[in-house]
Amino acid sequence: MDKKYSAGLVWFRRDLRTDDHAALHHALRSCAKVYCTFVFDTAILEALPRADRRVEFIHDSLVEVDRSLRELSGHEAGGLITLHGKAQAVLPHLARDLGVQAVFASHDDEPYALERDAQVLGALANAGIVLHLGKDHTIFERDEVMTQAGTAFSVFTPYKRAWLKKVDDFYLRGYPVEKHAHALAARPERFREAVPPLSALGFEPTNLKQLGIPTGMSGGQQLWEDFFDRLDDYDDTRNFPAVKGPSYLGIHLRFGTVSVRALAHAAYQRLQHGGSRKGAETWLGELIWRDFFTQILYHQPHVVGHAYRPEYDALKWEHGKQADAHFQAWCEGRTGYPLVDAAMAQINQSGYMHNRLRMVAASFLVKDLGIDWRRGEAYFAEHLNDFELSSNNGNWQWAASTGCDAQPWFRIFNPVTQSRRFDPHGKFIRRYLPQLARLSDDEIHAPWTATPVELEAAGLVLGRDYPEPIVDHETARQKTLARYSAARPPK
Ligand SMILES: Cc1cc2nc3c(=O)[nH]c(=O)nc-3n(C[C@H](O)[C@H](O)[C@H](O)COP(=O)(O)OP(=O)(O)OC[C@H]3O[C@@H](n4cnc5c(N)ncnc54)[C@H](O)[C@@H]3O)c2cc1C
Repeated sequence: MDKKYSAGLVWFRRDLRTDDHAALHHALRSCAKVYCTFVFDTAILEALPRADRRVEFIHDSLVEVDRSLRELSGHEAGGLITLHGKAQAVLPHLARDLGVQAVFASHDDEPYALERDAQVLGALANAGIVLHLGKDHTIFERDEVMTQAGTAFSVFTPYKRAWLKKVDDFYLRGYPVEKHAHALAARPERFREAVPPLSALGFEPTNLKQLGIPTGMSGGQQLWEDFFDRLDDYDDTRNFPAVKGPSYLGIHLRFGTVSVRALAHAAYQRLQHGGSRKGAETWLGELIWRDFFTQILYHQPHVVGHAYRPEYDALKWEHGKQADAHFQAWCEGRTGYPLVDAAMAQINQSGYMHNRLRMVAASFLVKDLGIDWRRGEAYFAEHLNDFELSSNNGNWQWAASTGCDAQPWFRIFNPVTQSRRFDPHGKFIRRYLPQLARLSDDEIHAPWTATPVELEAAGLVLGRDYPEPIVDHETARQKTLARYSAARPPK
């Protein structure tokens, strides 16, 4: 069969796998020879701390992609060309150097990526090379699920309904690679170097391996198989941080070491034909939330740095020394509210935070401490292994009641009630705050309510071993209600 191009280049970005890969599939089908590359983009890397689990995760996942490409191509010279530099400069240079006519990559709708891709497209066009970009990261994106009036959805439930109405095997089917892999080309001699070690990129190893976070396609597969057995229970278990309820696939979805189509397909099948449907239904709903926030970011890019609902940009947040001290206490897990502090210990130690705790911690920062949601959003962006701009922003704005379809502003989580409800025996708290371990299941949620005798029996001195609460919840609640009332536009 005659192919459209004699040579093409696949640019891997957030799709670090070699199966069910839309860009790779299309390139292999339309090019006689296909090269593959990944750019360690200095514009992104320079802003990161020198020990960053995400960089190590990407690095280790690329080693697997490289090995897999060599196996698929059937020769050692097949494999990944790894570049280190500014993508706008090094990618077009490589494409020219290899003499390809087309570059293939997956959509990335984050503002930096859109700008970068526009520049790359221009540089490639100057050299007569085509850039093909397509969907891979979500089931639906951009304008694929719209209201009947042709506008973007801003409320989740009707979006979900429309999503479920539209989805079918066509949207969930995979993009096979293996059967077209003979088109994978040998890298020219000068590009046959292995994926460089982390140190060559200016990074240090992290505790990723000690944490047991499995990387790459094999790691994604391992977590998925483990979770699939628990899928039916997801709806019952997902809210309890001490229970192994969720999938822990966030980082794999973020970097595309799993195919979201394959996961959604399996959950959808289970939903239609499986035993207990509720688990699959709820979990598929989470993947729909992910699509929802992705299309919000695409249609409403002002959400980066601004409230989705502009009237809430008028909220008067706490500033000054005390607010800074409160923010620091939140970051370091020293608020005196055990569930919040245990949650912050979890993110600080592992880069993961359970979804229920993300909601509690975010609500506490915004509605108990009166601190601008953007400060919390930035902290999560730096620390979450699965940080995704669209989901992080969407969920922070949900918690802050500034977003689309957000938690109503007058609904304010009580951190103690949340603790009693979702960590009833204090199991999660004890894991991260061992100094509270000897408090009873009742006192552990609010140590300041324990009597002196109870505190002594638990070997605990408040203010020495564990802080007193930095704010009183009820007082903070009243202040928050006033803050939001003042920012609301007059009726
Ligand atoms: C304040 C706050 C910040 C958040 N920041 C992020 C973020 O940066 N990146 C991120 O992927 N998720 C974020 N979430 C959503 C959610 O907490 C995580 O996706 C989830 O905890 C990841 O764990 P898991 O993979 O075990 O999830 P599971 O419960 O197994 O869910 C499966 C997948 O569905 C998606 N998902 C689940 N819940 C949501 C949600 N509410 N919104 C969007 N997608 C969802 C994720 O891709 C997740 O991996 C945030 C939530 C809150 C409240």
